[in-house]
Amino acid sequence: MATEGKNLSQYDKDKIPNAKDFRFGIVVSEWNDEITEGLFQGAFDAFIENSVQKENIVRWNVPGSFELIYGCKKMQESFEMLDAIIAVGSVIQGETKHFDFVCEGVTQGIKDLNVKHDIPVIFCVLTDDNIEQSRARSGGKHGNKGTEAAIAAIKMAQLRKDAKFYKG
Ligand SMILES: Nc1c(NC[C@H](O)[C@H](O)[C@H](O)CO)[nH]c(=O)[nH]c1=O
Ligand SMILES: CC(=O)[C@@H](O)COP(=O)(O)O
Repeated sequence: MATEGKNLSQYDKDKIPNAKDFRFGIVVSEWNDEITEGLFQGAFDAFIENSVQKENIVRWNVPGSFELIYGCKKMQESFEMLDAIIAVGSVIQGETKHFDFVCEGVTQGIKDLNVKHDIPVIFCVLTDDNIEQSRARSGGKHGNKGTEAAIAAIKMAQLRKDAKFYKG
């Protein structure tokens, strides 16, 4: 289902695992900070709404979305007690093909982090044609992809916890 006609901020609290003991990292790109700050706030607020303790949320900033790869990798290495990490970015098409390479690079890089490390990294990177699309998805008419990412982070943290239980 495309985002059009869907509100990214709507979720059924009864279907969200109890997150009060989980610890999360959020790595935020400074490019298009009007958008990334909105995404961060959506994620942060969703964590608090689901009983995550403020002191259990750590935030790092990186210059741009491409640096989310290294920033998330170092967070995985530095904070082994984290249950999940969210990568927050906003990439907006410009005049050149740079958009394509940044989007592909950060997508593949974050995929690689999920394969190579045990702490899940949630992809909260908007890849939009224009800023209007970005505004609509970071607290606008389509809700907030940051909220969606926080819910995904909680669910993946629970899956990781369950997997460890079954592994023994
Ligand atoms: N144009 C956007 C960028 N470009 C910068 C890159 O992400 C990177 O920081 C640079 O190539 C140096 O390595 N980044 C975004 O996050 N959003 C954009 O729209
Ligand atoms: C995604 C980008 O790097 C892009 O916004 C940069 O703009 P331009 O392609 O006009 O240099």
